[in-house]
Amino acid sequence: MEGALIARDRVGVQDFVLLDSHTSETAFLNNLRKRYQENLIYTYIGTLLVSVNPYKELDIYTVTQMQLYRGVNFFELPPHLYAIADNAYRVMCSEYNNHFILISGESGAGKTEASKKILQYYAVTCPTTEQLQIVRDRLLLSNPVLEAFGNAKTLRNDNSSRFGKYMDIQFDFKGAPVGGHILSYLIEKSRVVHQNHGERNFHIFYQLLEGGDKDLLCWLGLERNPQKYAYLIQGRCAKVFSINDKNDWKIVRKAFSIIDFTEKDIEHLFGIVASVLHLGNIQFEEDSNGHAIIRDGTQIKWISKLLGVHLSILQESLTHRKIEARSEEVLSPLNVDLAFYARDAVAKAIYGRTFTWLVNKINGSLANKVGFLSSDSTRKTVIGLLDIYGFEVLDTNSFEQFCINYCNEKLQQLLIEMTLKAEQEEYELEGIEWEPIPYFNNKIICDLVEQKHKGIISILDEECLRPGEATDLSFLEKLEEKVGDHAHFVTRKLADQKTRKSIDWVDFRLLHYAGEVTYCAVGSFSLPPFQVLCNSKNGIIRECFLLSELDNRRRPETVATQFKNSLMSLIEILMSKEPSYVRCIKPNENKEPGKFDDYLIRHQVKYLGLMEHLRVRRAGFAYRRKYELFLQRYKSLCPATWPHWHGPAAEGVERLIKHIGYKPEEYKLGRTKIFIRFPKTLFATEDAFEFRKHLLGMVPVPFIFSRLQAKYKGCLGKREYQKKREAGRSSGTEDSLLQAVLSSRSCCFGRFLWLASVLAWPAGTGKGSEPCAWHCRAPWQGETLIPPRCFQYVTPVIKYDRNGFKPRDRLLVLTQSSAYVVEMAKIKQKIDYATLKGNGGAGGLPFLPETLGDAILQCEHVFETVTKLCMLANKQSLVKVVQGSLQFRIGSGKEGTMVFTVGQEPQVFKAKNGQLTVDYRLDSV
Ligand SMILES: Nc1ncnc2c1ncn2[C@@H]1O[C@H](COP(=O)(O)OP(=O)(O)OP(=O)(O)O)[C@@H](O)[C@H]1O
Repeated sequence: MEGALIARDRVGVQDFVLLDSHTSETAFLNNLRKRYQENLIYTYIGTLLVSVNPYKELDIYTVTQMQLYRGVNFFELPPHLYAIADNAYRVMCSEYNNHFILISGESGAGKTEASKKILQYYAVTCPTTEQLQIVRDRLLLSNPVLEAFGNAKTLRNDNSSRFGKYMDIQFDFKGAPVGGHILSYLIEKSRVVHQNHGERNFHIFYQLLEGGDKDLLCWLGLERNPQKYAYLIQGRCAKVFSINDKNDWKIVRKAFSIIDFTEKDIEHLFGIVASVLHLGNIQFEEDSNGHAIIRDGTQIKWISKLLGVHLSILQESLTHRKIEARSEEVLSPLNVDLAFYARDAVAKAIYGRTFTWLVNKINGSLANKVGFLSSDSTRKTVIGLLDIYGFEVLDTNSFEQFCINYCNEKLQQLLIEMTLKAEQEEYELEGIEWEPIPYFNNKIICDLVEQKHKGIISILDEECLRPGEATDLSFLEKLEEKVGDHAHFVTRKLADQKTRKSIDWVDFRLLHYAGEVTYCAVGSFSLPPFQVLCNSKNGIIRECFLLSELDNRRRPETVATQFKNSLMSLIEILMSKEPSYVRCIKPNENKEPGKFDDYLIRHQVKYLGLMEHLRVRRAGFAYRRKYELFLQRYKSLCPATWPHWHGPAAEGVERLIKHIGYKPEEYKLGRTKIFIRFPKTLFATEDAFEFRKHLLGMVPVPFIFSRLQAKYKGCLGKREYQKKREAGRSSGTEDSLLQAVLSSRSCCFGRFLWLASVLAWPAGTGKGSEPCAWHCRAPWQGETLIPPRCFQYVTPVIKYDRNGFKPRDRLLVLTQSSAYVVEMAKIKQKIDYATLKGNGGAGGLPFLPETLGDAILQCEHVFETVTKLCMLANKQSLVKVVQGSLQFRIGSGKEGTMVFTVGQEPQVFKAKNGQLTVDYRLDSV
């Protein structure tokens, strides 16, 4: 991570803890925006990853990238999902403990994509055997099935998950994935019967109609045209350009066979899907007594056939309600409105429970069969992926939003508690005094919702289960009576005059940690299950509707309590594991790449609790590193530690920071780590390190160290820094210019120096155009020229593209901000044409005009590239660092000068006097 600090002015900091004003939302947003504009969608807050949906394909999810992150220290590479996934995996393997990765954010923010990418990462990078391939395939293929039944097109997202998902991936002692388990939360059943304009029902309905073969549709009594089904057309967008239902149907069908579904299962499953469509087409009319009767018997016959239930009982249960009178049960006829309500309730119940059945069925197929596959079935660890809906505020917020927001409230509590705990533990472990951190504890809101007897859910339960008719208004009255004086609860009756206007009579408002939300109490009650379904011949329905539920002596659990209990056990599951967090942010409402909507994002930063998390994470120290790592990086800043320090790393670090002048209040030394309190201290150290890299090889060593101390101190004072910049601009002398650039946190200039060094290669007085005085140092490895880890996976490929590249004798290296593939290079015949594969495909390789005669190599990692090229050429001593200008001589013996100047735009050109000039922009560095 430190390696990227030099570019922080342009691309922001990779970790929000390094923001100077860490409590400022504006500074937070600025950093996020800067990075997003550079396609850097990931940023850390400590070990939490913030991800902004790019809404376009980025070249950062290739197998090469996966290999790059595999086994690499968390902070060595730019922030990435793979770093989070790899870190959890490596700690799991070395410490044999369980982990979870919590991915949250609002609809369309990229949660599901993130969890799929993590799953793919494990599928590609974890060890496996032929036998285990099947587990891997099942893990991957469970996704399209769950998405078909649990996802839908909404206004915010064409493939929106309408349920919460927690998936455990189980690993054996060798770190191979051997099984999985899924828990689902709160599928949005209301969508089955109603969709808003521009939205669809669950994908599976459209897939079946579009992709199912003729015989199947005929057997189900369905027509291919979705317009024929009332439940599919309310949103008026049955066909969507971005969704290929036919293709998705094929994937789902194939997935069924891989995840062990029998033909009978599939038959029953689609019998249910079709029944829901038939249910939606049932119409009621009034008989002469004002009671509901079914208008046309066609659909009900299909349902009776497909669900294997008795026709007349089914009819009766849609048009009548059972009432207990004394010890007898009597049937009371429903009016038309209530009959429609009952019809929709059946459709929702059938679909919702079938979804739960589906998840259980998938779990059966993912069940860890490691006993068969491996000799050691005892040691298993898991990584859980939690892809859960973020905080939701809609125009009308119903019971579903209430559950979702309660869930977020709980998870926020967990996040803060676990972060605080982790911080506290680390301080304790390191022997550093703990300083209490003030933060907002949202327990008070969780209690308001979940407390036994006193909380909102208990009150709802009581209302549902008490004798007599419960209504939305009676529920509201009970709430006012029991929690009316709670500071985070308001109704219209309780509100002051100003607030009253914005709350309806059937509403209640909660003041959540993330803001206030008004909920509509209408529809908080659900109907008891239908007896007719308990006797179904359809195996799935029979499993889903148990006769035992009808037992009046048992108090059935309400939906709210079920949700609360499942949430409690989820929290328990999570508490027993090591956490990692991914917070996804949606950058705009239009799914548009590159658009950063400040207002929208500011809201999400708040809802996701990011500022609170940053405050907790930064309250003590902004930065911490193991002594060994810190010393390895910065040892060149102190004569006592450079080039080698032979004592304990902790002592080396102590010498080093004393030498460069850390003040006591800036740091603490723990047992194994150094803790740095302020980002500016780290930045100054990093800048001094940059400076040092360039000075090496051109200034006598004692002089370097005194310059470095000055440099470190200089970087600490912003004024001084400004002064240096100004001095560089006005004086124009090469030396002061160089000073100014180096002091201005230069990244570009550093790269130009390297550029110069490569250019200078053919110059000199040696034989032909052999180099004469080459100094070589790889800054990251002391004096040996070893490529950094990220290059270990780079395989040089001998390749020559005749159309795109002319062989040349010399190579000019230019840089751009984007990560480019390093194209080709021919250096003095020593290297053949080498294609160094970076992280993308070829292309976009601009050339200087022919007259300049140099091929341009564009890449992100200039140092690494040059090093690699030198190694390939077996010329480890090719690198020379020069100041301001350099002389060179080309093959024909012609001499030239190359000059570095400040310009409006970064460019390389031949000046009128024939001099090759490199312009760089001072304010861009
Ligand atoms: N890393 C990414 N790279 C490219 N596109 C992405 C990425 N993440 C998300 N997207 C785009 O954004 C869309 C929405 O993402 P996703 O379905 O993951 O959102 P979500 O947060 O899971 O939403 P919901 O809560 O509605 O399910 C994707 O279909 C994809 O087009």
